[in-house]
Amino acid sequence: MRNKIKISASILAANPMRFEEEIKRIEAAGIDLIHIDVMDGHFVPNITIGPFIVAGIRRITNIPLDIHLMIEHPERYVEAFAGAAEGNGIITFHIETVKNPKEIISLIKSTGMKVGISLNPGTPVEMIENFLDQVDMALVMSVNPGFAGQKFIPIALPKIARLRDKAPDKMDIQVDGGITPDNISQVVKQGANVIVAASAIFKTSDPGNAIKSLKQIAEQTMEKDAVNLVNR
Ligand SMILES: O=C(CO)[C@@H](O)[C@H](O)COP(=O)(O)O
Repeated sequence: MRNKIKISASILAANPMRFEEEIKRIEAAGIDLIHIDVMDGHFVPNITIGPFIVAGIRRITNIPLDIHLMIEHPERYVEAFAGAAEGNGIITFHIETVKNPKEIISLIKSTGMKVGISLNPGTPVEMIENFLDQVDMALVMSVNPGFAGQKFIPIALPKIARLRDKAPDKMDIQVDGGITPDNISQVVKQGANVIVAASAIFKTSDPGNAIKSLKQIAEQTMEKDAVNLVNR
């Protein structure tokens, strides 16, 4: 039995002057997670959100925060982000940014947050395989991180499939970058169950409806897959 589908709305494509309104709107639509892209201008060519804004977001919602650290030296900021999220959510670090993954995994766990491990499109899955039994989620990037609105890179598909094969059943597999109603079925078929979307939610005229239809397509795909497996 696979983990259920969760949609994680990336506020990178939301209107930053209206975070409260945007967040209330996706909350009303039943969003599962709020994805927060933290970028430092070093690991990725963009600078975004720090703990101060995350604390502000936490004041307006109780939805779990899905904090994606695209920063060098992520261990230096774990406690600040966990505190800002009030321990409710998950912190994901990039394997490319740490020398000792076990250390940061324990550090994140000690804050009460769940732990995610991520890899860029150019990084092989083998780099994270030894840590899968220690984390709650693996995040496969399907764009080179830095910006919303990029095109999905299909190299993510075999990586998701390999992770689904190697990972413990209860581990979530997240995919992030270029997800649309047209390709969400492909990533779910390969084994992803936590789907990040920014443009496909916030760049539409009705973000609430966009969330519901992404979730519906993903859930129907997962159900069909389960039926196919039984009938095989
Ligand atoms: O981490 C990132 C980009 O680096 C993502 O979370 C983007 O925010 C996804 O944006 P879309 O591709 O869905 O527009």
